[in-house]
Amino acid sequence: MTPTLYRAAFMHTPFNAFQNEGALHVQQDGGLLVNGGTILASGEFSALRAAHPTARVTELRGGVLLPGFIDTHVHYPQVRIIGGLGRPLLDWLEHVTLPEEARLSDSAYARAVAQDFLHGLRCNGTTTALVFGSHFKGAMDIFFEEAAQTGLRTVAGQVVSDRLLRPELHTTPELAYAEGKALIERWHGVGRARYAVTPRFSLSASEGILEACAALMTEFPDVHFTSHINENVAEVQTVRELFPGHLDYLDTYERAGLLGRRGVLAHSVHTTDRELGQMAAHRCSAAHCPCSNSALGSGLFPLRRHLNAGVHVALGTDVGGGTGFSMLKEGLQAYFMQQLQGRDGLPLTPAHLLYLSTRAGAEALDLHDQIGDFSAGKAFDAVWLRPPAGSTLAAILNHAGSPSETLAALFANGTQADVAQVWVGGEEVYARPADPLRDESGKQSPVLAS
Ligand SMILES: O=c1[nH]c(=O)c2nc[nH]c2[nH]1
Ligand SMILES: [Zn+2]
Repeated sequence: MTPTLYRAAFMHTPFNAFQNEGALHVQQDGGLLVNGGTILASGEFSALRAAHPTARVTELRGGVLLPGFIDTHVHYPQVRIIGGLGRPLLDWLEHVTLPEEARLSDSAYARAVAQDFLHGLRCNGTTTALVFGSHFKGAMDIFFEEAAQTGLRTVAGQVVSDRLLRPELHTTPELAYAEGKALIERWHGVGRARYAVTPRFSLSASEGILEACAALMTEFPDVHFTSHINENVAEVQTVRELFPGHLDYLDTYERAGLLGRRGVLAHSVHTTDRELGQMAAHRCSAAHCPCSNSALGSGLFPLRRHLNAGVHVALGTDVGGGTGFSMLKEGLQAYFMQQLQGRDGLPLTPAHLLYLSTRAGAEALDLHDQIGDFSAGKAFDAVWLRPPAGSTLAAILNHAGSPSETLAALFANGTQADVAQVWVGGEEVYARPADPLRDESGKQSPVLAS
């Protein structure tokens, strides 16, 4: 197969930006030589062109190419309820979220929601996501089928709970184990899909259901684990009352044997020092979801405390508690929330924001040998940001004085409208329609059609 040489201004963070000042790598006139979906060489365009004169050149100048975004916490059944503002977590779950999640028992509804959800990811440049699934096994089979159609990388699992939600969302430890096993055997490692064992949160889980989750992880040791932790003070207090013999929230997962290198705990806002020490000891990650934490009024994420304790942190949009799929917006909100914490906050640079929204996610998912940056040997998962002519972002980028300024401007101003093209494993998974009032299939915007 003839390799393709992508010519672009590109930036990536092949190292941890919190540990390495030189983590941001920039090529103003860069080249990425790709064959069979894998990056063979990464560097200056002219040098790569000279070394590979027969490669087919794809011109991507006039924008910025970044590694595909990696969202480490996003809920598939919640795409249609984004924007339910004005309620704290438990109230929002009861009145906004759970009624919608119950609708996914209907297969046709679940398929339409899966399509909306996956479209939201890819048109925002997200190429890999750790997806909180549905409570219904049928809706998960549908999700994995639809994800395979789009070509996105997904790590996803059926959500399990057996108390305090609503009866139609409850399962039993036996059924949770049986359905989880069937889903893992059917989907884990098939194409670009992976499985994550997913108890919703300890508030809605008996010890029995956490044990069923642990049994799956013992039987299938390379699957992932994800759940929520320490998001909201009322939630934390309820978990304390429900598990009186446990040390704290983390202990409910820890004693069940659920924590490990492939564990991702969402939120972690009200986490104690003991919990941070144990999260680091188990090498699990925190998914920081700043838009959700702001929208639900959950609190200010203590980033500095996590990093000082040695806990790895990545970013999640937490759709639909969060406000959309854009990892650019999520990075900006993460920056804002550190700014608001004064001396306790950690001032985030553009390199930090790029790292958090790409490579840090790959590390959280233990996939950093395959994705997360543009080093040779990685998959060509990429997002080409090219603001429309006449947009404010185009004006800013035309006058940016340095790559770091360019990156800051992308996080501060970039939106879905700036995403021109997206690839996963060298395959195009999204191209911006020429007419912004029509989607990729030519269908007109429903606001105008009605
Ligand atoms: O932000 C959140 N979204 C949810 O859907 C959820 N469920 C439990 N805890 C949660 N937190
Ligand atoms: Zn969540």
